[in-house]
Amino acid sequence: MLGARTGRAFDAQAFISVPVRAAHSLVRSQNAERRSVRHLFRSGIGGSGVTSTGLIEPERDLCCSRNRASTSPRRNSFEGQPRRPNTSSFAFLTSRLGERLPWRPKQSLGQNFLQDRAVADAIVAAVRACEPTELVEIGTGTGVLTEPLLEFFPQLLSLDIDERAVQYTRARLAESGHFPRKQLSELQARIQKADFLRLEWMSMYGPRTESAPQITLVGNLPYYIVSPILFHCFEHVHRYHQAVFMVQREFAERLAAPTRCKDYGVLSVLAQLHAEMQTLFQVPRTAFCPVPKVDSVVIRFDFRSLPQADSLSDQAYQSDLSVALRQIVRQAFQQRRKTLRNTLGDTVPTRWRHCRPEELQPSDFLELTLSLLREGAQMPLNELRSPA
Ligand SMILES: C[S@@+](CC[C@H](N)C(=O)[O-])C[C@H]1O[C@@H](n2cnc3c(N)ncnc32)[C@H](O)[C@@H]1O
Repeated sequence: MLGARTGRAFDAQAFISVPVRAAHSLVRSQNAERRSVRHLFRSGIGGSGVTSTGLIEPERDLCCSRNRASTSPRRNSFEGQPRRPNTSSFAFLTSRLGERLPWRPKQSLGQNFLQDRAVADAIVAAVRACEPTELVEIGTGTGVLTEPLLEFFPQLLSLDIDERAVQYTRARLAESGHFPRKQLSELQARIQKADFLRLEWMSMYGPRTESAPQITLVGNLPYYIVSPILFHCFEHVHRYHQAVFMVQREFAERLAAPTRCKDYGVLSVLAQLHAEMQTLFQVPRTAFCPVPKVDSVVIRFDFRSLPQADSLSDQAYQSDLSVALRQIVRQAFQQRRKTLRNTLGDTVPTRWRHCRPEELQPSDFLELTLSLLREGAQMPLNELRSPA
């Protein structure tokens, strides 16, 4: 039954034992690809007809050589040979860590996979506390979060830029036995190949209205795009309700940094203005494979509109204001030792002219932005705007 957790222990061996080829035939036979994004959003998120969303269609040739290379026979044959370990090899990496991964992780995609089921369960509990109506996971990976999330939230949409993650996790759902057969293909189709930052959110969620669905985001974020993901959320707070994100500890410290501290910068100002943040728990680096260089932290974000723009119902204005704010804060911090008059010009109100950016509270930056906008400061807003 959906929603019922089995409570069984996390079995890393079983976890990787789903043959990639089985995954391919399973997904093919269920024609998951044919369940187009249009269908997905009609039945779940958005509800509006969709033609193009930015979701990437699964590759037709699922048995490509790249995927075949990651199947278990190759790994087993390596393990069976007493040869000198090649420290750059995937098999060496995984055996050294006492863990196994279904494919060679791509560092360029931030693929440090969570291996600790207890941490995954804690993240799922944090998402449940948000009581999401619409839920999007950024970065399916090996499905360690996707599977338990789908048990509670069959409306979940899980996205990964890597086709291998999509195919593997779809297969994992079938193997788990946690999901009723007749719902399986529908749930598998909710795992999609997509670049989160290139999604056409506007066509997915329809026009910005009061009744537009509020989305909760969840993810063990790929570290290389944490800032763009957060900037996207801040710019579209009217779409996003909450988020439960795992980020690197240093990054979390920058988000929460107070004024006059060396970590205080663009991210701190924008995050503190656009969200209520709560650090839920820390996760040691050893909970991941491959092991990253730093520990992580799980943070809950409750997004909010910019405080002084509350009375402005025009969400496009909110978004413009958010973009302008980002540009001004960025410009101010580009030369953090200089005064604001030097970096932003003579239109800076007198009380802040001789201040350095690190001396201004986030709310001061908002006031400064509104003041500069009133003065008619020219800013190339469109250059900065991330996709709607
Ligand atoms: C840190 S891993 C987390 C995977 C899994 N959720 C876990 O906890 O083990 C980040 C995942 O994000 C995916 N990813 C990287 N860039 C992405 C993007 N632009 N859009 C969607 N997913 C992306 C990677 O392929 C990777 O699977």
